[in-house]
Amino acid sequence: MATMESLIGLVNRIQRACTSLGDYGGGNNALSSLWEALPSVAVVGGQSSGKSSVLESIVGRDFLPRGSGIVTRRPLLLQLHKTEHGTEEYAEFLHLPNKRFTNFSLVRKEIQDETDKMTGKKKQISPVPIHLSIFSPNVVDLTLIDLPGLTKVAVEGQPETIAEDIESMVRSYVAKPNCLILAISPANQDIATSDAIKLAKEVDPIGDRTFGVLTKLDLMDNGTNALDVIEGRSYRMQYPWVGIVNRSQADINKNVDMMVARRKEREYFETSPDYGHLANEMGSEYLAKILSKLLESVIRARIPNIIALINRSIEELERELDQLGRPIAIDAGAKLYNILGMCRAFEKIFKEHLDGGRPGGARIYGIFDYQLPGAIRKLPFDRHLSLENVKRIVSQSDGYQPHLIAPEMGYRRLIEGSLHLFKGPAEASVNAVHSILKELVSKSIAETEELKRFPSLQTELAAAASSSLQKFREESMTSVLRLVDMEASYLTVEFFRNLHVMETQGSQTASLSSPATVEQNSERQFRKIASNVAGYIKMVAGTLVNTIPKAVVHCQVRQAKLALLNYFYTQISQRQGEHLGQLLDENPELMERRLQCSKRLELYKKARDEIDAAVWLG
Ligand SMILES: Nc1nc2c(ncn2[C@@H]2O[C@H](COP(=O)(O)OP(=O)(O)OP(=O)(O)O)[C@@H](O)[C@H]2O)c(=O)[nH]1
Repeated sequence: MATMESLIGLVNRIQRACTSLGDYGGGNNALSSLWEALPSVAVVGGQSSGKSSVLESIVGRDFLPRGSGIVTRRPLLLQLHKTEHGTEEYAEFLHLPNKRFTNFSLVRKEIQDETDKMTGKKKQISPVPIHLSIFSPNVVDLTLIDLPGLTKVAVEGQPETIAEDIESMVRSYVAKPNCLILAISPANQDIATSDAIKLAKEVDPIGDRTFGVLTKLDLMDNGTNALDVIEGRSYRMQYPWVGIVNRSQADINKNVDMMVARRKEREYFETSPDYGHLANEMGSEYLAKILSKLLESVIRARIPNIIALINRSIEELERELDQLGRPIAIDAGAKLYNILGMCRAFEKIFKEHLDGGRPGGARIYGIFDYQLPGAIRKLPFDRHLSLENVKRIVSQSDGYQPHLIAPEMGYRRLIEGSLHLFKGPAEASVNAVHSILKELVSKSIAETEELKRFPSLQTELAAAASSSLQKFREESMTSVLRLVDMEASYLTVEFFRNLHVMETQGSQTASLSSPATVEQNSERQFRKIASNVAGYIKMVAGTLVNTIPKAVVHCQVRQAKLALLNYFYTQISQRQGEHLGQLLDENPELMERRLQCSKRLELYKKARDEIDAAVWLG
């Protein structure tokens, strides 16, 4: 397994990757958080408890902002890297890659500026951490998270809720089981009032990840000391307490060098009548070493869980990305290719409906097998060919007494009037097929998986198909009405020839009859006309019940299969990149989700590679 440096260094690298890819814990977008699985040390303390001083003592450098009210307003993720003795110390920020800071007062200023950038000058707080790496021969490999001091009172410009806001941010860090709590309490205040210990007791009641630090031992009242706590007689925790003596405000004002301050601290404990016997287990250097060892053992213990989480998350994210679909290519050609591919997928499904592969097309043939013949059967030919109607029309057309030969005009008008009735069922068939085709278009769009991500393309596709169907319907309507008109415009010669023969025979017998029968004859004549017309109409009905479906299938169904999107294809092939892009604009939440998943997947894969490399090096 990897050595201590590479393990803590490994976690440092993964933490940097997490923050740069938007994962700093909290799981705000319901994506699993790798950050939360990484062991870290959170520095917690009340205002002016000495947090910043402890950190600067551990680093051995003056680099943290100071001031009144709340100074730390964003978590500072401090990654310490031990370098070779004699090498120059420098610092780097994650948000300023490749920029090395050797002047640590500029580090302090960058922390202030970067804090203000995210929180605004109004002393707000932000959960987004600042990543600061310090490379120095005077540090141990260790990662600490400096959090805002647990404050009680909002100062001017801060929201009233600042105390709760800070506590919930601090809690979001220390509540994680992988987080070690460095609880800073000033020895010159009653430890029972320590904000850090109170919070630590809540989130870590058995104290197996809380590390107690007592600052300001030098400020305790004369004659008192903190041995009860430090020697574990009160507030006992799994790890021994460590006493610290940082620079006083006067030292800070005099810019006492940190190395000098460390030496003074060592001398304080070595010469202290109270703490002399504990001198080797006191002070900021000892604290840094023991924290590093502790962090390394926690990381070592957690590596298997981290690897399991990473592998599980990679599988989940890849599965989700497959469902979300991969991002569409950038250039216009690729966009057009994708659009055409999705249109073809839609057309395939639509044709399957029409050809019987999917339910839907059969309903069209149901119109021809039942609706059309049924409608024709119901047409009111009897009323149209009633005796008085025939008499009226024939008399109007050919005078009262029907000629010896067929009253041709009368026949024409009776037939035309009957044929006109066919237009209703013909139009109804066209409209019924049209609405089924429209329904099948919407159904097919909904069934085309690839289209689900692109609402705009769905809308344009539906509109294009609908206007094509409308055009086909108009052509079909014209055709079927022409079929009906054709039956009127050229009454079959054969019909009239047969009619003439029948009429002639009929008139010979009629001329021999008596005047009394003339009346009957004409009545019989009219009935005969009605039945001849009815016979013709029946013949026409038998024709139309077959030719109307042919026209409808040819103009509407066949066209829908062959040319539904032709116009649409012509249109989009002339569109430019950004116009095509509009067709591919996905709903924003889905795009954002895919982006988040992709970034998180990149993070986990990077972490997996880092761990593989570290284990291999180890
Ligand atoms: N004498 C003495 N003074 C200390 C010690 N630790 C901190 N101080 C002083 O206490 C004051 C607060 O110290 P900081 O390190 O700023 O405390 P903090 O918790 O970081 O404060 P905020 O983050 O601003 O809330 C400063 O004036 C320090 O000089 C110590 O061990 N001994």
